[in-house]
Amino acid sequence: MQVHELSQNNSIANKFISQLRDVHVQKDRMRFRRNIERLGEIMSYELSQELNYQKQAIETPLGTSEIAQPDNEVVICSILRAGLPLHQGILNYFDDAENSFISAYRHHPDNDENFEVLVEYMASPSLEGKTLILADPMLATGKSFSNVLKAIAPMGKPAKIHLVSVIGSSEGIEFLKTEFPENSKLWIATIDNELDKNGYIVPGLGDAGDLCYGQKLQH
Ligand SMILES: O=P(O)(O)OC[C@H]1O[C@H](OP(=O)(O)OP(=O)(O)O)[C@H](O)[C@@H]1O
Ligand SMILES: O=c1cc[nH]c(=O)[nH]1
Ligand SMILES: [Mg+2]
Repeated sequence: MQVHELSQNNSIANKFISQLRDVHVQKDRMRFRRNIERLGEIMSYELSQELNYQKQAIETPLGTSEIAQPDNEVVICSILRAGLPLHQGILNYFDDAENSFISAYRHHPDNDENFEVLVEYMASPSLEGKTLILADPMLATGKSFSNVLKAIAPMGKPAKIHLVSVIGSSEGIEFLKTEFPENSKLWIATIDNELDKNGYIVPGLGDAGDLCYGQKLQH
């Protein structure tokens, strides 16, 4: 799995990332969701450069223009809940893509820091031979992406998987390199080095799902 980290280069994306992290700004839920969506748009532009292109003749009122256009069959699959605004950002650019939704949540069986990631809901078209964009803004331990990969296996084998995320931990990314096919590519806004004992990214941004949609009860 190749990794493309957006923050390696200076761009306006850094402003959106810092607003997501900033404890004084991130409480504005609408801005928080929109910043994730904006990063989904930027990463869609970046990854679009790696799609397959075919020249098409486009008729204008005054003549004909030849322009290369992507011809991949794209499926965007997002991981609920926090994947939703990222999904919308990607769909803003790949506006005719098919869509999958899948749930993954942390279950704490003993009410302590130990958890397993459970996948319980999935709605998906066939993925056979298609370009799959798998979206989740947080990549902490990597268990959510990894369990989702297992859960979607009956939907068919994608030709290529692009993972899109906002903040990842180095540990989680190393784990996913062992789980995903070699030709997969991770597009991520920025990478942090630490995970705390609860599996939260440090400095990270906190709980992305809660910041988007409000607190949920742990179960
Ligand atoms: O890499 P991991 O260790 O699996 O952690 C990342 C996952 O944690 C968050 O979801 P969460 O379980 O909090 O659900 P939510 O989106 O409903 O808040 C996030 O959206 C990822 O799905
Ligand atoms: O840091 C983290 C880890 C998992 N989920 C989040 O929302 N944040
Ligand atoms: Mg959460």
